Amino acid sequence: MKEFKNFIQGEFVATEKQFENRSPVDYSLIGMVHEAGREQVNAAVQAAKQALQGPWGQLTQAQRITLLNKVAERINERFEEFLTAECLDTGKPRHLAAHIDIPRGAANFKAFSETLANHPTESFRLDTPDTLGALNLGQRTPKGVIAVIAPWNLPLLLMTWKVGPALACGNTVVVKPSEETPATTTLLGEVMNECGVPAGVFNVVHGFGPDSAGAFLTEHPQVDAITFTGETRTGEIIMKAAACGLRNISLECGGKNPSLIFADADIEKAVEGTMRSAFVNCGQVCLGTERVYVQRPLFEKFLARMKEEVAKLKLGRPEDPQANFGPLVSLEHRDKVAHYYQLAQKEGAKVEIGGGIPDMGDPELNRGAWIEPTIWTGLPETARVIKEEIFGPCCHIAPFDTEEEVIALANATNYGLAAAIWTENTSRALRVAQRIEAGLVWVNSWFLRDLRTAFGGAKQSGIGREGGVHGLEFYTELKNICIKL
Ligand SMILES: NC(=O)c1ccc[n+]([C@@H]2O[C@H](COP(=O)([O-])OP(=O)(O)OC[C@H]3O[C@@H](n4cnc5c(N)ncnc54)[C@H](O)[C@@H]3O)[C@@H](O)[C@H]2O)c1
Ligand SMILES: O=C/C=C/C=C(\O)C(=O)O
Repeated sequence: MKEFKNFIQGEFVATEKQFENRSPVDYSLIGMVHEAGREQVNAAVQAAKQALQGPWGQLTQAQRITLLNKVAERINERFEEFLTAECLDTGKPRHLAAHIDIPRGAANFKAFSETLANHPTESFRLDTPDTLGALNLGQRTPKGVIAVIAPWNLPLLLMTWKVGPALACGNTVVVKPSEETPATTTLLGEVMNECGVPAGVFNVVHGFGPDSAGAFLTEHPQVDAITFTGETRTGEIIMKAAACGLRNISLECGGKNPSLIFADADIEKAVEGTMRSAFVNCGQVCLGTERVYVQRPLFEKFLARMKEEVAKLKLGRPEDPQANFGPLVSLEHRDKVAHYYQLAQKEGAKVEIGGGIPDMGDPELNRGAWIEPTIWTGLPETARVIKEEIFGPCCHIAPFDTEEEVIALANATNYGLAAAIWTENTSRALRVAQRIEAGLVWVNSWFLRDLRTAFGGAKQSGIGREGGVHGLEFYTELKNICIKL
């Protein structure tokens, strides 16, 4: 049986208190996770604080970048182990994790190093009455100890998306992975040691949120800033914790993302993109589409094509090469999603396909967190299923008539993470994109990522932007040095 220990000051640390890590595929026991208490969280923060003053703080930027590139290479060398660990924890298809999660886990250590190394700081010359003037020089310094709180849906990808730029900027980190997915973050501890990243630079504490490692870490007064990905309600709690001591936060939270499909869209491209945005990773992607609006002339045809494609999805174990659809992350999350499936029917939805818990035809698999991919129609816009983030493999498809109408529908949400627009008319695409209240808008694509671009949400989907040079605002302190000449 596997054991997932905390990683503090370069060493794996066991604790008395442990919890089970179970597979969402068949509920089998994967291993035991050592839960960090206040003592271990404190030790991890102290280790991170000391490392700032120690060898890590003494390295040149070029030396740090060399080390981070080594980390990326080592993830690729141990690709199979990362892949197996990620699929055991999440149940996602191996080919999906091999295509997205693990390569991005490595890329996140490379992309930011290069961007940050090549980014200039500002300089202004100021006129003074004596005419000699003054020079202002911007200078960036690391912020200090960064707490990284990560979710379970893309565990390695979303954790390294924070750790990569944090370390590239010279900070040290304490990571709290989701209690559901401890494996790849723990494995990264081994990689850090193998690559010679100094002890204390990367630390991992395991546990839950309230009254556990998550709260102990975010409330710790010596944490200088907190970067969080997860639910909006958790983001609110973390924001309150950060208020004490006026610590900076970066929040990437939930979404209820719309897809806007115009009658002039290339229907096959729109179907392919919407299938991915609604159902990939069993619908557990923050950028995923749960509200689909289709212009009336295309509505019936689009719905019929989507149903055909959903019927072809094949549920199965991660290692089944035919399967392209895994379980939800846990039985607890399955209960939440199944509750929304029941609510949809109570609220008057027509279930076009799916709508329940499947019989997997195998007693072992039937113990797992399986759910059917589902399409609804016919709900009023006021329905909770239309308003609340479900985070499952489901979407509601509704017709619309005019551009004005669909913009209003798309924006009628408290969230503002992402949207997808499908049309062959570029000026319409640009016109609509500008009026969508979201941090990210894709046109004729979805989740097409360029790591140099700003990433983040509007409204209740988050605070701040990360990615490319935008991460600098959060991961560094910008100091102005004014020199009188
Ligand atoms: N905007 C984005 O980029 C993005 C990306 C991925 C996921 N998400 C969102 O994440 C959610 C799914 O992930 P989840 O269920 O793991 O989210 P979650 O908020 O339940 O948990 C996220 C992390 O926060 C920790 N946590 C929970 N309560 C805490 C507390 N009181 N103090 C400190 N830490 C605490 C958890 O243990 C976990 O590590 C969805 O809402 C999804 O939209 C957003
Ligand atoms: O589930 C949410 C996906 C987020 C993706 C990223 O943060 C990224 O691609 O960098």
